[in-house]
Amino acid sequence: MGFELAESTRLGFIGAGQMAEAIARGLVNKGVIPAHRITTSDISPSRQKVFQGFGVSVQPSNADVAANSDVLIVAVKPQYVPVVLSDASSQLTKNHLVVSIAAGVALKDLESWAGGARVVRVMPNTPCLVGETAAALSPGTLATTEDVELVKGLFSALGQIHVVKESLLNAVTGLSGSGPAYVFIAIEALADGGVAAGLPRDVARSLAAQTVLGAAKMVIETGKHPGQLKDEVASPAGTTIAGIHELEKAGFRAALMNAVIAATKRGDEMSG
Ligand SMILES: NC(=O)C1=CN([C@@H]2O[C@H](COP(=O)(O)OP(=O)(O)OC[C@H]3O[C@@H](n4cnc5c(N)ncnc54)[C@H](O)[C@@H]3O)[C@@H](O)[C@H]2O)C=CC1
Ligand SMILES: O=C(O)[C@@H]1CCC=N1
Repeated sequence: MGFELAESTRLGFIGAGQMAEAIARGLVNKGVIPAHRITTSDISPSRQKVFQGFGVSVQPSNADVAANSDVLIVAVKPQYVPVVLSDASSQLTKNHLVVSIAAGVALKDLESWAGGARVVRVMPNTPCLVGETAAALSPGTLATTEDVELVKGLFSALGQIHVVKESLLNAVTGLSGSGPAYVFIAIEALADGGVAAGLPRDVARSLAAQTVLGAAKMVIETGKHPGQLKDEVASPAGTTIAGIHELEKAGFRAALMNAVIAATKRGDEMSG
């Protein structure tokens, strides 16, 4: 049995969007918490229905979610964080742990809006849904060691989590927070290449996705440098080096580095 929240701990989500769903469904699927101990609020009726559909109770307001939770995950778009915390503030106490997943929203601001609650900032990614997140957290000034352990427990059940200085969280956002989108594009493009070379679409997509999964597992499980693993695929005068040559001509490495740097910079701008 993996990490389980104490039976008395109630989990709330303000905002029932894509990321809240990935986390909530992931935690329920992993047996960390039953759906009936989770509550949420969302202004969108269609999102309310999605959460009701897997047994989560929808509250009439953000304040009600705060009143009915001990750990409150703030999962709205960054610009709405001050508004929803202001809605919830009448119910927030020092007994609450507020976990913000909003990109670029600083701990000092979160603490000033959170009515004395302890705060932890987390940057997860959508693979929470399938138990393969790559996440990082930074604790606020009031957060305790137990709070950090609890948040680590929650996200370790959904993949991996690192503890980093807050000044590095936007870099985490640029790499692993946004990263699934870069990889989805890569999978789509690899599949397009397969189709261009004559493969049926479904076979091409499956080969592309499994290739990315297999390569990632090789890096993690062998501990070898990715450059060495690349060299082991590329035979002299073979097919791979011909493909790699095209990637290098197109600036593939620089494009990926620039994507991470641009997304990090955007996070810095959002943090003000
Ligand atoms: N999508 C991703 O891959 C990741 C997103 N994040 C962060 O997670 C947060 C949520 O992002 P997504 O789930 O992608 O967005 P989303 O748009 O899918 O979800 C946000 C939800 O908040 C609801 N909402 C808006 N105003 C509200 C209010 N006043 N009260 C209650 N609910 C309200 C919306 O109806 C929506 O369902 C963002 O701050 C983002 O920076 C972090 C890591 C990865
Ligand atoms: O695009 C965004 O701003 C959010 C943060 C990380 C992933 N999605």
